[in-house]
Amino acid sequence: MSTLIINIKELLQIREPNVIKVSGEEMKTLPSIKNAYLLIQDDTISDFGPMDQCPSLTAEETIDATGKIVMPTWCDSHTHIVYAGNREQEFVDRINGLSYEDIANRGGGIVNSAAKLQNTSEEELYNQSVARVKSVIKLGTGALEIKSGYGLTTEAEMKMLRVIKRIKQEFPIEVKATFLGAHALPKEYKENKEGYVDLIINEMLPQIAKENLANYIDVFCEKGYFSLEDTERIMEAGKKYNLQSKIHVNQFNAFGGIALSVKHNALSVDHLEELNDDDIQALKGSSTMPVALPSCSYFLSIPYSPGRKMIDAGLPLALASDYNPGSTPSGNMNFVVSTACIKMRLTPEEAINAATINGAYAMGISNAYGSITKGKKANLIITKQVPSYNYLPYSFGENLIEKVLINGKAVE
Ligand SMILES: N=CN[C@@H](CCC(=O)O)C(=O)O
Ligand SMILES: [Zn+2]
Repeated sequence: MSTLIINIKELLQIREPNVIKVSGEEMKTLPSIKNAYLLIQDDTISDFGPMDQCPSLTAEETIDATGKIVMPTWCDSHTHIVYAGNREQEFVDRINGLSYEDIANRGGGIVNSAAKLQNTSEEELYNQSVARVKSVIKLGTGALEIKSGYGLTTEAEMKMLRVIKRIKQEFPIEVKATFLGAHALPKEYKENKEGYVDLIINEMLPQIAKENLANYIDVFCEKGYFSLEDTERIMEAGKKYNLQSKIHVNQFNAFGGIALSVKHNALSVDHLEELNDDDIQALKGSSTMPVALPSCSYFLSIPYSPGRKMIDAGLPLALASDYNPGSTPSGNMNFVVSTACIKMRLTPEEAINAATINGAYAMGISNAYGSITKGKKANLIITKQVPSYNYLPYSFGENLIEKVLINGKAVE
């Protein structure tokens, strides 16, 4: 099957195959071709260039993209999209004055979602999650990392990871699974955190590894959740099963989790709403991708990650949605990109780089996703007619996506 897209107003994010992430100054540039064509063979980008060099071939399908932007789909490297029910009551409680921390201390928060998930069948959990996955694909997401962490028992964590596996098998988008057993302390372990970390290491991890249910391992490294020592134990245990880490860190407090994650060669450190100069120093020259989650800051009214400062310090930055029922009940990456521009002062070029090639890096897939490169997967967004790509983050809240192609095929 071949598809030829012609008269593209601007083809965005064209990269050589060796570019797997962009950092600092490089993020200011979004290489593009104006008035372009792009050819897809089966599921792969096979050729592209300026219209005046468009080969005279007859493709099985031709799409006229006059006035429209074509770009890679979003790579959302941090989600908790598999969950049961919702936490709309906590949303109202926060409006009425309770903080995220108050709610967690009252037995709400993550353990509230865990109770719901434990009482939901695997089939029902799959059905609820699939509805969200379908909706984010329509919003332009073509690669998705999904975490466990609302199970908090061996059985329920396995249930979540099996649902993620099924999504991986049944959807054409790229899916990576992350084991986040250390998301919160279950009530039964309230006075025995070490016992729960032992359970994660000695029971959950071996079973998950045996069934090959996870690609990465994560810990919520935060005061009141898991300490540096807990995080280090879990990262080291993950390494024994070849699970590289992606760590929730610096959401509410900065206390050395970033340096620890870098020391253990984490693929990414995520959240970073509270970031100090030592954290920035620790990230410099490392292979660990910092990931900001601006929709979470928006929804919880907490500080935005200092993305401007990180990029100005020469660091790379990725943007992800954090789609979850408690802190971010939205997986809309278009909103994430707009919010990063509006609230974190990223330029549109920086924000688009952060949500495509750098997002792909933060989930270990930038060899095949995240840019317009010959041989990469034909996962593409075709926008509606727009004045320029700046208009995409500018016109926040408006759906400017006309068509999404995944593996070369239009999403219905
Ligand atoms: N901070 C930790 N985990 C999720 C929120 C979990 C929840 O509130 O359910 C996050 O990334 O924001
Ligand atoms: Zn998260």
